[in-house]
Amino acid sequence: MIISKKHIHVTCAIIERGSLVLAAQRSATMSLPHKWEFPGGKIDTGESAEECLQRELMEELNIGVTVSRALSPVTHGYTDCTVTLYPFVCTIHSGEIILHEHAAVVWLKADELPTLDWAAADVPVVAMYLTTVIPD
Ligand SMILES: Nc1nc2c([nH]c(=O)n2[C@@H]2O[C@H](COP(=O)(O)OP(=O)(O)OP(=O)(O)O)[C@@H](O)[C@H]2O)c(=O)[nH]1
Repeated sequence: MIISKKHIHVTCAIIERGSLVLAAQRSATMSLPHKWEFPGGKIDTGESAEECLQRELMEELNIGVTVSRALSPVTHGYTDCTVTLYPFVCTIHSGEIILHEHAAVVWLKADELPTLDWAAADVPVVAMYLTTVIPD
């Protein structure tokens, strides 16, 4: 019998502040513990990707964002599921960051992003993002 892996669709926010970019570390109790990611989450039924992004960022970090552009979706096959990430480049327009789920956040220069231990699905997202930013 062939059992197909679950395929989930996940938005994520590449949040810029000047020349810095926010990365978030998953907590010990989340799946992919301690890995770094761009905050976001699963798209609910009937919800647009941008609605999902706003909902997840408010739930996870207490912030509202303005989307400046979307990057191409990236699909990655984990052992137990397949994830398609829908990345949006954003800036914060409201709220102060409060960590409701993540262990930590850091603001890094774009060229420092590859030094983190990213969730595997994010590695090509980071690489793609870096091709779109002008170095300092
Ligand atoms: N938010 C987010 N999720 C990501 C990224 N990269 C990546 O592989 N994922 C995976 O996408 C899935 C959805 O994330 P989520 O934040 O909604 O997960 P969740 O808490 O609802 O469920 P969970 O119990 O599986 O962690 C997770 O399995 C997460 O590991 C990313 O950059 N951002």
